[in-house]
Amino acid sequence: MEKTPTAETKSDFHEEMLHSLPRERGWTDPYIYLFQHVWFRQANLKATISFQKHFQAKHNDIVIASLPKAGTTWLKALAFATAKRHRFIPSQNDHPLLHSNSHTLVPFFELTIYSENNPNYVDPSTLPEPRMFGFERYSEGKHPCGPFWSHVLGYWKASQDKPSKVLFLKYEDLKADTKFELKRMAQFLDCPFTEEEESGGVIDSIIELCSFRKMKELEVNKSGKFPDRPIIENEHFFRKGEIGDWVNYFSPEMTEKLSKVIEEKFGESNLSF
Ligand SMILES: Nc1ncnc2c1ncn2[C@@H]1O[C@H](COP(=O)(O)OS(=O)(=O)O)[C@@H](OP(=O)(O)O)[C@H]1O
Repeated sequence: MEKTPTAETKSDFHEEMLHSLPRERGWTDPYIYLFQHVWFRQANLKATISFQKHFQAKHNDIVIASLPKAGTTWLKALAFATAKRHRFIPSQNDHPLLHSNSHTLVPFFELTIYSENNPNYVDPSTLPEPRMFGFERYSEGKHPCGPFWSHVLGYWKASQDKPSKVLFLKYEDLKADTKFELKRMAQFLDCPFTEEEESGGVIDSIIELCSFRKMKELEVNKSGKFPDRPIIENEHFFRKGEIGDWVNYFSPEMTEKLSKVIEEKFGESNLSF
């Protein structure tokens, strides 16, 4: 008898596929899976397979590809404010970024949520000590979207091979000279700032609108949650917003271990950070 197709069988992803993939214990998820040399949470894997199969890029599509916790929230805000500045004046009192988190305006294509209603839920208290477990996994490259060196070096190389298609930005550079990097971004997005805009304070308005200080204090980011994913609180996207705070969390052993990994993986590239 023919099986009635369910949402699962109709989708591009099949549960059985998971069994054929190498897997590792996750930190917030029971497992992460290795697919095409990248570690995925299950939900991200589904979205990626669908994206690979169906996404047709249009000439003016912008894809923001960043590792988690690398400054995505800020980058989305800057990109949105810059690309849409003729529709939404950056200095206007009702600019969308004043009422909506940038992840709402520029959505993730998928996020993995773990909750007690999820059949894959694992009680976090049964997992190894999060900080060390997370660090160990991270330094081995076994983390969602990892290994981080493949992600970074892949885009770094692509940005050198195809500079008109891939713009490589570092959080540290954006912090150090936001105006310079924003102008570079606008140029890349094919909407460079004019001299009149620059002298008229448009760039400064965008920088101010998207600043950590301003965004963190907005009501939507103090008490707001994702519209359809209330488990995610917007305040968690804003912690300190400073370069180098990791030194306050790493033991000397952790620093030594990660430095070795970085030297080994990035040593031959001319990428420094
Ligand atoms: N507007 C603005 N300006 C500067 N820095 C900012 C801004 N918004 C968020 N942040 C800092 O970015 C870090 C979070 O990274 P992500 O946004 O990639 O996190 S997430 O993956 O989307 O959850 C996290 O860095 P840390 O403070 O070092 O943890 C945030 O504080």
